[in-house]
Amino acid sequence: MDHDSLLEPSWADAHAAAYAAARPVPAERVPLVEAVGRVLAEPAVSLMDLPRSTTSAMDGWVVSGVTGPWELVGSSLAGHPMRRALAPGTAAVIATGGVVPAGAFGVLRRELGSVRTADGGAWAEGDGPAWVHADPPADGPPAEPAAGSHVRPAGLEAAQADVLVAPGRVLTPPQVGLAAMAGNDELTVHRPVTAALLVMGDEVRHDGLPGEGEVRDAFAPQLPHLARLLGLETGPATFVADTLDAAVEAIRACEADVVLTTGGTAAGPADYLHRALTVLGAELVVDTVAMRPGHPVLLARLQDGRSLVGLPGNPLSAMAGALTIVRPLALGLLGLPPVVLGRVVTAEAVGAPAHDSRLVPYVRVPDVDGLGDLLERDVAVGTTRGVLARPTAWLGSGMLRGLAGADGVLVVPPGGVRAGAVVPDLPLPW
Ligand SMILES: Nc1nc2c(c(=O)[nH]1)N[C@H]1C(S)=C(S)[C@@H](COP(=O)(O)OP(=O)(O)OC[C@H]3O[C@@H](n4cnc5c(N)ncnc54)[C@H](O)[C@@H]3O)O[C@H]1N2
Ligand code: MOO
Repeated sequence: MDHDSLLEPSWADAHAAAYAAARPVPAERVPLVEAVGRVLAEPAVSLMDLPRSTTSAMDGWVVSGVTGPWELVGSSLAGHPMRRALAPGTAAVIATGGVVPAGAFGVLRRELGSVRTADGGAWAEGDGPAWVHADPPADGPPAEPAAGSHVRPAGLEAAQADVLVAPGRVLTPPQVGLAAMAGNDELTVHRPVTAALLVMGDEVRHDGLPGEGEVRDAFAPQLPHLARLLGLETGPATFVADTLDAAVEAIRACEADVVLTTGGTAAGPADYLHRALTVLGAELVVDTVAMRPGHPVLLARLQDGRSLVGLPGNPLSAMAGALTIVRPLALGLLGLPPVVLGRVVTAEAVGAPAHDSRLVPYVRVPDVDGLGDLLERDVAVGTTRGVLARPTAWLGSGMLRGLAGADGVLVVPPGGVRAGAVVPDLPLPW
């Protein structure tokens, strides 16, 4: 074992070490349509003033001068801008998105004006000079045009070189749309992070009812999806026989950035993971964590620098290990910020070993007795008023029923907590 490895660190130290162990994967330029859902690696900047030109927000007439009528002298339509300045006392037909010419005072919406002769008579095509009149409402002076009415100045949304999206976040559809509006064709994103899944154990059955001494495999149907929820690209799990050679060969054959194994983490007669890692010359970064369940989880660095997480075989222990180690590792590799723990008020006392944290799935229940109100400034400490966390039943490390119905997971500190305590809340990734 390398002298830098953490042997049985606290839950918080293990969680932080897994994030710190990860260097973001390299970046690549991708077309915008492929950038949604990827992690931005370099700022998305505006390549121009946005909008590029001063444009109209409405259909109507752009006028020069405060009061009309204005002589109609041309038009400025989308794709056919009016290039000359508008002289005082004149107007041009303008469409939404049309360029507002120099000299403009404001835009008069078409429903608030009309085209007539200079003295207000009816005007038809071919009648000679046309004039735009503002039509005042029955009870007062014209509300439009006003200075700059319905005019979107160039650069209103962004100036050239403005940072539109900061790196280190998963790009959303509107962020990519914004990058397009600002003239970008590509963005720089981290390349995808891949994971391989190896399910170890001779006693696991893949379908049907298990026989005596067998269990149904809890991992192959869910781990690929959990990995994807954590941002990792992965295919189906591979089953590996309980022998040292099989474990070594299976790990060696993986090309993914992260290898996730299940089972074989303890020191039992059929537990080969540690020995396989020694054969492979891997370095342990975290070797067991002071938590229950999930105690034997490990994080190793393979010789070529890729990561391996050994999840315990017990189903709830494996999930505790995934939330504690795989999630922060994935966030670090993806170039994303670390997990922020929430805070909840526990409805009941929860025990924990003297030296181990306990990960306890909970359900949200209404705080009918006002237990949370007994706390000073419960809102200020980040809890949700009126909501308590009640530990689920089925907390055994070999069970999944509690987690399956849970709203979150309490990270109960060593020694446990009393009812009404504020406890860190590990949000679920699904
Ligand atoms: N003497 C000790 N024994 C154990 C210790 C210990 O400290 N000293 N730690 C216990 C803890 S805590 C855990 S957690 C488990 C970890 O076991 P392994 O990772 O070595 O896993 P296995 O021994 O292979 O299996 C444990 C358990 O999980 C079931 N299992 C395995 N794979 C699957 C699967 N794909 N689907 C469903 N269930 C699975 C397996 O049948 C066992 O019941 O070690 C304790 N022992
Ligand atoms: O720590 Mo083990 O994961 O309790 O069962």
